[in-house]
Amino acid sequence: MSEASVAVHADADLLAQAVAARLVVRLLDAQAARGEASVVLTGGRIAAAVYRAVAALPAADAVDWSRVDVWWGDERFLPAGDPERNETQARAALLDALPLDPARIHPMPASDGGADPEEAAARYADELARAARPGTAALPHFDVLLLGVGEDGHVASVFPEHPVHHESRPVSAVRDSPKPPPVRVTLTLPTINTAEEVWLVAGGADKAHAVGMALAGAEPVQIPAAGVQGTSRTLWLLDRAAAAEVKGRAPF
Ligand SMILES: O=C(O)[C@H](O)[C@@H](O)[C@H](O)[C@H](O)COP(=O)(O)O
Repeated sequence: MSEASVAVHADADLLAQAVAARLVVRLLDAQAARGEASVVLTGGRIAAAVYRAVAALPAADAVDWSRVDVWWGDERFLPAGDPERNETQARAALLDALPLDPARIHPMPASDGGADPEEAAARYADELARAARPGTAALPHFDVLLLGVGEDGHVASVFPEHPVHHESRPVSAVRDSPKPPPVRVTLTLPTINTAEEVWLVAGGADKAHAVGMALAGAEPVQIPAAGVQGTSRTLWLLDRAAAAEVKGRAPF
């Protein structure tokens, strides 16, 4: 498991621009190394800002988007096309503008797809397993997995003290989410932690306490962000306000 690194940028705008640039480079490097790339998206305001920044970045055209797999770390369990869905947000901000292969876009099921949230989670686990290297793993390779961080320290839809912490399957339904909407589907922390790189992106003073606690080694059941680690890299990408309570660590 990787030791976390911290990068601090002046403000939320610059943070989104920097994450976008890093993401393009990460996908280019993955494609250079293995011919394709995969990214796991999340929801929230900072993620949307990153997606818009990628769309505006001229260097994004250097990525072969037809060989990028797009997954989601969590989803709000709402009808297809609902503006509150993380998929809808990502499509509007970025995906619709890219020459992606539709077969490589893997949204989590919507609430009008004929499944309850538990069945939707099982279906997504099946989709992940189908994309895994046969016989070797239940999950595909994730080059980079993006996470926002909630004020309470949640990541994806893994909330503090929530039963999702005891889920042994790779994808979980979440009911009673403290952040609306209440019903969601999420990758669990062990699934998130199979990603080669996990990037936690947080901007704003309201995130400072959770970020500080996570980097000080809080219990993941209390601060889920503290339980996140990429297999080769864990990167905290912060603005100055969100980094205000980070102690004893030299940011680069
Ligand atoms: O569906 C969601 O809401 C998210 O996936 C959630 O985990 C989000 O990333 C954080 O709550 C941060 O969101 P903000 O950047 O809006 O604070």
